[in-house]
This record gives sequence, structure tokens and C-alpha cells, in this order.
Amino acid sequence: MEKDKGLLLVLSGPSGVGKGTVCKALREKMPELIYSVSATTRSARVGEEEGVNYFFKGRDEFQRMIEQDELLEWAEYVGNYYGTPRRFVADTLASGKDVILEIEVQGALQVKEKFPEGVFLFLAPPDLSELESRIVGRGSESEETIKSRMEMARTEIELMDKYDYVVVNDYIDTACDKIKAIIAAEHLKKDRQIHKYRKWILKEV
Ligand SMILES: Nc1nc2c(ncn2[C@@H]2O[C@H](COP(=O)(O)OP(=O)(O)O)[C@@H](O)[C@H]2O)c(=O)[nH]1
Ligand SMILES: Nc1ncnc2c1ncn2[C@@H]1O[C@H](COP(=O)(O)OP(=O)(O)O)[C@@H](O)[C@H]1O
Repeated sequence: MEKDKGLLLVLSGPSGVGKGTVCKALREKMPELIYSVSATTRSARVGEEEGVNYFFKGRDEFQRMIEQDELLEWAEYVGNYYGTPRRFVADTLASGKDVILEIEVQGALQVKEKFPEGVFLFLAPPDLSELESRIVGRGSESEETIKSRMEMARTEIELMDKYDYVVVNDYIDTACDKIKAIIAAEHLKKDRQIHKYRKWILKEV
């Protein structure tokens, strides 16, 4: 019999909302969750490692990956390209494990077109002023970039209703707990475990 496929989870939302932070905390709480490492043309930041944070590519190599259909989705974001290697996601799902993609909104919507059975989570800020404080607090952007990220955030928030779930990132721990509960519920639904529990309670197994 074919092994059950894992769940494809897509965590998205505006820049600075806390996707990276929440995803890291979630992976610590759920080590069984497999993280998809993206390819990007942006240069590595201090402390980032090839194959761990990203696969760092030149523009030509990235273009080749697009042409050879090696990416499940890709997007240009603030002057750089980002994309999800297709093969890794397909192989991991086929082996029965859950995969999480942490990607921006344009890419998430492309995945939804190709893979509607995925679980699409939008991480939302408690409000726009808190989002701005987080971007400013991170200290990685110039004033001009902050302004363009805030403008982009408004457009991205407009697309929130295309997602299956909206999780407000008020506190990292509670956001993680909400995502964990969503994953558990999606498994129950997918694996039809409710039937198994019913039989078990009625002592039919
Ligand atoms: N579409 C898409 N977006 C990605 C991918 N990998 C990362 N991103 C998103 O690209 C944006 C910029 O990422 P990065 O340069 O690491 O900056 P930071 O996440 O804002 O610190 C973030 O919103 C990431 O979630 C990918 O494979 N595809
Ligand atoms: N729940 C939260 N409460 C307060 N600050 C947060 C929270 N989640 C993330 N942050 C902070 O907000 C900033 C942006 O988070 P980051 O994970 O880099 O966002 P993204 O990956 O969405 O761009 C970081 O400085 C991070 O420490």
C-alpha cells in the first residue's frame, strides 16, 4: 500500500511579522517538522550557512532553476529572487513527513494554485504599528526600505482571506501553540483518525 503523504504547510505573512522567529520556535517544539530550505540570490548575512538558512545562488543559476522547472514557486522580493526547490518538498511529502515552507505572500499564492491541498497559514501582526516597531526593532532595514515594506504589508494583508488560517503573532509561544493545534487538527482530518478514535472508544479494535 502507498504510504500516506505528509502535510504541506505554508507559513506566510508580511515582512517583520515574525515568520522566521515563529518558524524557528515551532521547529524546536516539533522536530519532526521538516523545513524546506529556499534558494535565493541575496547574499548571505553574517552567521547564515549555505544549505541551512538558504541555498545561495547567482542570478544565472537561479534563472536556470526557473527554466528547468526546479522550483515549486518563486518570487522577486525587494530586488532579490527567492524560490522553493521542488524535488525536496515532493520527496519529503512522499516519505510521509510534514514539510513547512516559510515564504512571502506571492509565492504562497502560487503554491496554493498548484497544491490546493496544502495548509495555508497567514501570520498576522496584532496591528500595523506593532508591525512597524518589529521591523524597526530588528534594525536590518534602512528608513526607505521600512517604508516600502510597510506599504507592501498593507497589500499583503488584503490577501489574508485567501488563506485557510490566520494566526495573530501576539506572543511567540501562543502563536506556536495555535499552529501546533492547527497541524494536529489537519492530521485528524486528513488521516480520518476520528473513525479510528470512535472504534477505539467503542472497543471495536
Ligand atoms: N516566495 C518565496 N519567498 C521566500 C522564500 N524564502 C524566503 N522567502 C521570503 O522572502 C522574504 C525575505 O527573506 P529574507 O531576505 O531572508 O529576509 P527576512 O525574512 O525579512 O529577514 C521573507 O518574507 C521570506 O519569508 C521562497 O523560497 N519563496
Ligand atoms: N511575538 C513577537 N513579539 C515581539 N517581537 C517579535 C515577535 N515575533 C517576532 N518578533 C520580533 O520581530 C522582528 C521580526 O521578526 P522576523 O522573524 O525577522 O520576521 P519575518 O521573518 O516575518 O520578516 C524580530 O526582531 C523578532 O525578534
